[in-house]
Amino acid sequence: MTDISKQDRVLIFDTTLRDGEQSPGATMTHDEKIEIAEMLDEMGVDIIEAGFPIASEGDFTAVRDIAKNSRNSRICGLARANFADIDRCWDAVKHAELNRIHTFIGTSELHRAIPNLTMDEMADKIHETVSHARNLCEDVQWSPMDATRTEWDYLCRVIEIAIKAGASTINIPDTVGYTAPMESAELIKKLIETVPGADDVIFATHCHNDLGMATANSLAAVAGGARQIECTINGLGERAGNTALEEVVMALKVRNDIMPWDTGIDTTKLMAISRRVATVSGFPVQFNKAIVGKNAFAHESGIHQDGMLKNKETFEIMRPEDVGLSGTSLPLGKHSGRAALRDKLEQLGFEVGDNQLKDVFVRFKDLADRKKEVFDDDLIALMRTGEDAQNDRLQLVTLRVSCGTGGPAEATLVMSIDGEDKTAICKGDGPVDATFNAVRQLHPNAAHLQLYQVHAVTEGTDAQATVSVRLEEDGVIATGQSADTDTVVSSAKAYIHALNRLLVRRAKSGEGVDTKEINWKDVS
Ligand SMILES: CC(=O)SCCNC(=O)CCNC(=O)[C@H](O)C(C)(C)COP(=O)(O)OP(=O)(O)OC[C@H]1O[C@@H](n2cnc3c(N)ncnc32)[C@H](O)[C@@H]1OP(=O)(O)O
Ligand SMILES: CC(C)C(=O)C(=O)O
Ligand SMILES: [Mg+2]
Repeated sequence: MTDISKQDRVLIFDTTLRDGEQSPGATMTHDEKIEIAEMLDEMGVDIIEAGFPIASEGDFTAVRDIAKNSRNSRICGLARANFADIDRCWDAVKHAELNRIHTFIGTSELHRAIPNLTMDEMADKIHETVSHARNLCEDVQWSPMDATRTEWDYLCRVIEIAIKAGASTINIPDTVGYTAPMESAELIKKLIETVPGADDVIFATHCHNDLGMATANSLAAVAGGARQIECTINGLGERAGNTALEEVVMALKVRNDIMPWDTGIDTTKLMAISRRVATVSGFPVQFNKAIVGKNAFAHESGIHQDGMLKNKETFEIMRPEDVGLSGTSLPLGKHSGRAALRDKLEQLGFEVGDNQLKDVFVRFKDLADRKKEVFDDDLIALMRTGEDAQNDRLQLVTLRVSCGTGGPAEATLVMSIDGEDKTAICKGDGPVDATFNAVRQLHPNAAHLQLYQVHAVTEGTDAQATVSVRLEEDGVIATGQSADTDTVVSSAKAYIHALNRLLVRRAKSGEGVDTKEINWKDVS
């Protein structure tokens, strides 16, 4: 006899469409299920548990259509331990070239009490239902639900009965996520050693994540001799979910040195299917989720970014390309350093020398302190607005604005004019109007405002607002731009920027207005 537990291939049994869909609120439509099944098939999943055909007409139709549509994967349906469920399941899965009936019953004392069956009565039921399934389908999987809380002797007894009745896969569910890795490995190992006929069947592991140990328990079960892992995309499933497919598959790939078992999964498809399942189920993936989380291959802190730029292996144990990402991401934020900032600026086409980098870095940190993440567009705006600000004659020093209901807006502006700080307090019709009035009071001018435009550079309420201001004075036109998380500050800077440009242009044409000539006594 071949001892299957000695083989190095582990079958991947995906139950996203059955156990995954049992998550409250995760219901998927017929077409979505067909699409996910196609993706699972293409990715190399060995067995797809497509649904529970007796559950509803919709479930039946979905399993049947997935079976009709299947190419490489075996299509399986779930059935309780009764003929009606098994017949209905067969009617759905029989359309697939490779099919399977998965029938189960709760064998622990707690679960035996539900249908009120004695141990002997349940044993008889298992024999007759597995035999019935086997008469219909040549591939039958049987599960003693709540196996990890079932008495050892009884568990061995019912497994032997199921094998004798024709089950070729014996699944050991940890239905309530109760086991732990050492116990999980030991349980499978002892079952294979003890149950007559165990060498001829495949033992499967089906773990739930109630204590956060589903992945560890599944891998331990494989070490104990299981050769099928039951899992779901993103770990979707009842309560805290099932074992996450992407986690066990990547763990076996990355640590093949100590877990020398292979799966047939094309791991480069993991990210795409994870995102699709998240969308159709309405269950977003947590940012720090292993393998497929938004941050799984992202490094924000300066020391990590510097390490990654020098050698990717410093902070990554797998290549992002292996899970279907185009590469590592080094998002910029308040924890980032100069190395990553320079790298990003170069990617965006800005060549920065050491001195310029120093200056940009200060402004970048200032922005990062106010914003969760600094995006590419934020940096572009930062570079553009910083281009010649140091040499400007007019510079914003501070601005406070009070606005809202119950009165006109009031701006208190401190502006440096040729190196001297001046203050103005002005009212206006809204915060921007009050601010522009204050600028005009400190720097009287006849420039006509031709354009005032605001748009958000990136998403979110902390997005930078880019403001463009176009001024015209005696036929001379100047445009100013600025970006800031505060729209009014950005508006003030853009206006001042435009005025500086007007000053430069007029000075070049010999008609410069010398701000030093302004009588500051009149200015409050
Ligand atoms: C651990 C798991 O994931 S098990 C799978 C859980 N998934 C689901 O339950 C999703 C689909 N379920 C359903 O749509 C419905 O529960 C149905 C259609 C299957 C059954 O609906 P109903 O007939 O109204 O029964 P209801 O759901 O109220 O109760 C379950 C019945 O199944 C029985 N039952 C539960 N498990 C099994 C089993 N493995 N074998 C035989 N009978 C079982 C219960 O004893 C109960 O029987 P009763 O109605 O005679 O008291
Ligand atoms: C139906 C069985 C296999 C199940 O999902 C469980 O016990 O968790
Ligand atoms: Mg389950």
